[in-house]
Amino acid sequence: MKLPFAKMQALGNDFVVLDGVSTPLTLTAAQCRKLGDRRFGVGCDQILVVDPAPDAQADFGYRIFNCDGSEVGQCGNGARCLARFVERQGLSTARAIQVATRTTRMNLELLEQDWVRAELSRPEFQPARIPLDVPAQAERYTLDSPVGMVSGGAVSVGNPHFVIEVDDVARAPVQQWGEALTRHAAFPEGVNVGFVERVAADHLRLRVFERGVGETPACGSGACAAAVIQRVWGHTEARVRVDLPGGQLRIAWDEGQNVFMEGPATWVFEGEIEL
Ligand SMILES: N[C@@H](CCC[C@H](N)C(=O)O)C(=O)O
Repeated sequence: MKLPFAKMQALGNDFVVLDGVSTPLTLTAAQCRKLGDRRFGVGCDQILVVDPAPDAQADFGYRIFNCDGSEVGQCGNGARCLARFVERQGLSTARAIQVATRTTRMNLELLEQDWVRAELSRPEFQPARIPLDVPAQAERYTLDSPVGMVSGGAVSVGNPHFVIEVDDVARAPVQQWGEALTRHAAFPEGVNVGFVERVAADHLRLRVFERGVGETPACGSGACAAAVIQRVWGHTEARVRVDLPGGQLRIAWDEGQNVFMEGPATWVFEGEIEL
């Protein structure tokens, strides 16, 4: 069977997007790995599936698979692409939709010139909700890891993130520390590892080693997590610009609030693949 797909990207974080509304779609981990394979498949960081709404509140279901085949609960850059996909495929004519993933919900709104605003739910700091296996909640956790003792903040924005502050993000040991920490025993479901440099109270630089992928040019949920943790630490204002290797996102969050993210989402090409 030939499967139609769209290839999309958001700041270079790239996706294979599939329509599971018009035709119900089940995917095995092996099929996801093939779709994600840059030599033997299409190639992407994540595979995104638009599904029928699971309840009356949502407009669509939203399934996310990393290119290693693991299913996860959040992808922020992908959510913006999903909103554009839904519009372009004629699945909805609304400018604003709500999507439900396996862990969270997001309100997505089409803006001008390929930009999309995503409203994520409130960040979760309780260790059990991240999940993070520690005796008590704290603003900073120090982990004993194969690369030594590493301190950072932990949060879930629908998926788990560990955020480490660095002086110079260009020189951060993203690959080495990312590999060591993404499967750290304290994170039973693994973790996305962010390296954040504070340029000013309204400006961050960020690189992210994504769980199930490796370093990507940009991670939307990672940018939200970094902005949230920096705000919790009292380092930043409620609105920040986050510069990632692939481009810029705008994030807004204050205590007790939902997280807002704005950034671009772009159609690259479409095609069909035999799975
Ligand atoms: N690229 C994403 C995050 C995708 C999921 C992540 N790798 C995980 O395993 O949680 C984003 O833009 O948020």
